[in-house]
Amino acid sequence: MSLALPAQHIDADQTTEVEDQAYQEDVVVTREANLTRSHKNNKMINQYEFNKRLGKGQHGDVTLCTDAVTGKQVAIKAVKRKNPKVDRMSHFKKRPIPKTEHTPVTEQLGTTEHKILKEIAIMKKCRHPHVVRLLEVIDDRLYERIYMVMEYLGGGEVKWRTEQGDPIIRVSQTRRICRDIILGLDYLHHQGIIHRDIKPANLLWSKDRRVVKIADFGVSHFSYAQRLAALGEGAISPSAEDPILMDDSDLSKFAGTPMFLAPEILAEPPGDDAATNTSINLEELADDTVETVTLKQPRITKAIDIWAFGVTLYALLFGQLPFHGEQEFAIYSAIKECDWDVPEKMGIDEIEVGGRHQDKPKKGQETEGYLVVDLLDRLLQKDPRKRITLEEVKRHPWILRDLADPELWLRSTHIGNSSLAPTDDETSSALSAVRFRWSNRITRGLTTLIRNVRPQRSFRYVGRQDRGRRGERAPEDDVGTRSMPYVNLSRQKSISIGVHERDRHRQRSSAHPSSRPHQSSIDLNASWRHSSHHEETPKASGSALPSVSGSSSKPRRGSAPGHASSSSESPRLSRRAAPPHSPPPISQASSRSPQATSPTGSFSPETHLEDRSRSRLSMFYRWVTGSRQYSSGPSSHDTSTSTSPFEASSSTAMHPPLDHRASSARTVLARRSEDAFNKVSFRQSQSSSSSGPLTLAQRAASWGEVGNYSRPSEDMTSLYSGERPEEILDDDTLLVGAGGIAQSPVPSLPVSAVLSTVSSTASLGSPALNAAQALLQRVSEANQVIIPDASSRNRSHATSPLAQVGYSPTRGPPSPSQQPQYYEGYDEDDESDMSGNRTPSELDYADMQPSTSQMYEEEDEESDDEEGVPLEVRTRRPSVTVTDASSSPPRRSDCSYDGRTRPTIYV
Ligand SMILES: Nc1ncnc2c1ncn2[C@@H]1O[C@H](COP(=O)(O)OP(=O)(O)OP(=O)(O)O)[C@@H](O)[C@H]1O
Repeated sequence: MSLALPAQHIDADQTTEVEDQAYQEDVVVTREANLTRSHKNNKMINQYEFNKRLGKGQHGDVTLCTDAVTGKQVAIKAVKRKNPKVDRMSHFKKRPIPKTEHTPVTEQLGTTEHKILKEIAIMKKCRHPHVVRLLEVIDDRLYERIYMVMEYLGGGEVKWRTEQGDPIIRVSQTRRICRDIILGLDYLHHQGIIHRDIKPANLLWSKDRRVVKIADFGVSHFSYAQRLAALGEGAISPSAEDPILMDDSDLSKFAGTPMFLAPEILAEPPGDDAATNTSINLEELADDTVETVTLKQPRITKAIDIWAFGVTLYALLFGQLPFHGEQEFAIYSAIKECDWDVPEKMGIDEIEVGGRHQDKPKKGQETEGYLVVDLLDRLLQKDPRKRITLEEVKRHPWILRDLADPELWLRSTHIGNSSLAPTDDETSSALSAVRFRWSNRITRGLTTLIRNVRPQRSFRYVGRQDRGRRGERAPEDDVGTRSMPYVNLSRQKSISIGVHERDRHRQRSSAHPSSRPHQSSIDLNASWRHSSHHEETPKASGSALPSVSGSSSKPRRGSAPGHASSSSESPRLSRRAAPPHSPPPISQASSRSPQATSPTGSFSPETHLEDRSRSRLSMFYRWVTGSRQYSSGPSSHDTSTSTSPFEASSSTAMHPPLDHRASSARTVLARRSEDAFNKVSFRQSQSSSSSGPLTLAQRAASWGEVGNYSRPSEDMTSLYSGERPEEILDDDTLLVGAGGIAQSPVPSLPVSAVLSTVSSTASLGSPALNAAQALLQRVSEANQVIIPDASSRNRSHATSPLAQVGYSPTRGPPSPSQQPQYYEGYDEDDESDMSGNRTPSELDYADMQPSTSQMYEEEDEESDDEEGVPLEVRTRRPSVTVTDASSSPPRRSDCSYDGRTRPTIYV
């Protein structure tokens, strides 16, 4: 059988400037999702037309889409922000049992939302030709969906065996895939990212099958300790008490795919005491840091990716896996205790291996089989401290075997000596969940209040652009990639470290600039550009991907076709207990030499702190005095092409002009998808009038508020946010648990929420209290003019502020421009037909045109199932309203205020 993949061969020259440019671009965060239909009647989100489903992940589908503006294909992963049922179940499950040994398992890695945000945060950090690129994130807050727009890898997953369990690719092709993985992994590790789920199913071919990229960061982990250690000697030397190391506590969680799990993950988790006292050598994290510290974590490091890479290499070469077992337990004990063996032949070209243990040949006479086994031996070292490092893997003779100029390849792909220019990744975050910009004390008070009420909302994210707008670099705000200190995952005690530890650390940082986290990062762009371009011209290049029957219909991603989940041991292998093995060093494996480089950047913690509090206090002052400095709208200066917003903000924090510039940049960036959508809408329908960013009225329409919409107060938003452009409602301003009350016009402002805010901040000092009381006064005045009509009361059950806004419950099919969100079910679970052919029931639904209240009622009923997570019920959208005393009794999560008595929050 002559199966051969097209050779993966790229010339250095083939890396075009366009591609380089693509990797320089920022990930765009778009906060509007306009749902329409294309002229082919396919579903569209903004400018992206959905074509066909590529696959289904744990949290949602991945769909092939076309960018109607550029015509490019992208892959969009649509996920729900929250999945209370899954989250609730995860509390009860000690360890989710996977369906097959290829199904990833996770253990208490946080809520669905946390996992998604973490995946996004990690992907946002990655710009590398061997890592799948995240292009845009569309945050649809109305339906609590997140759309991750990624580059499309048209070649699909790397297949590794036929139905019969034979290898499917040639050895030389395996080597090229390995080189790509090594470079991608090397980059990730230098970024502080441990992938944790390396396996063939997470390696995607480009459409031309020249490049393999690492995908799926669903269980990946970001480690500050690793990142700092990777920066070299000039970087920070983490101390034992440094809270940044707390991040690595997440590593102790059980995550990955069973057959690819490293032995150290499978070791018995230490008890609390043991975990606390576990002493690890940071040499495990980076080779040039040797400080021994005490950490709350088991010995799990980036070495787990190297192990998984070893299993992947084995799979690609032999079409089978090195460790087997009838059951999960047997697999795990094999991984921990058994040695592996090798078949006689490897690759589809059936190259002789020569056995598991071979005599060492003379130098220069090593066979391919000998070198492969030697490399596998080092990769599959059960002791992570003895396991080969990536730098050594890169220099292994089997990896370099067919390169025309190995030294050139090594030099051009070395990332240790890259400059340490700060990147936006250092301080980027995924999406905003809670945004509040009053003084620290008020924020803390509210955070505590909200945390008690709803743990999920305590996840605090501050967008990069917003930070840029404030002119700040806020290291401590980068909680997007942190796992424990700031995120209440499962109501654990450890969350209490969130505020106090952080503040303490901030003070320490001020006192000791050397211990500042987040200051620098590696600009790796230069080093990887030629990463895979120095290969020799391959030998016979295959023509097409072999068609392997059954390979496309596996039950679960990663599952081997035709391979039973509890596969028995291969007849070609014998198994014996693993001998204590300490292989001699390979002569060619040269020393690693990461260059010590000092972090750069002009960020000053003192300035930062001072400016931060000043901005918050001055915000109150501006509001009280009626100053509108922040409302002057974005400047026309276009910084959207800046690769790093901090270029504008790092040097002169909080300088007003830069504030505006950053604000402008954010506006432009955040609206790119909308603008594109509007362009498409214009093209598709000349009647479409939208040609720019959504106005407040348009936004209201998207919420169902059609007609009689007024724009009564921008000041209120200004009060919350401290700044907002003129034209665009800043939807990032205040989402304190109640789902965005600042987005509502004044008449629907939740008085009781404000009152409760006042009462909760009463102890925080007079400026805050005065401002809050002034707000209350203003809101009370505004609400006096509101006379809710009976129909709206009846309709709303007083749960939706939208009920107070006059709108026509139109019957009959609406135009997409009127109410795009109603136009279809908008539920990924229902999106069985991505081409847009709606089922009769969907048509019925669209034709029925439920009112906003009805829609909410339906969703409320849905929410009522979720009693175990009470705060899921109301807080995901504006759910507070003003009712009169005679209206129906308040429901569980309503806020009501009768104008006389004290406000009460029902939760
Ligand atoms: N950028 C992409 N280009 C092409 N196909 C993709 C892309 N990203 C994912 N896919 C495909 O979509 C399918 C689902 O991807 P996803 O990452 O969600 O799967 P998963 O690993 O099972 O997810 P999860 O780990 O969240 O459960 C996979 O089969 C994958 O091959």
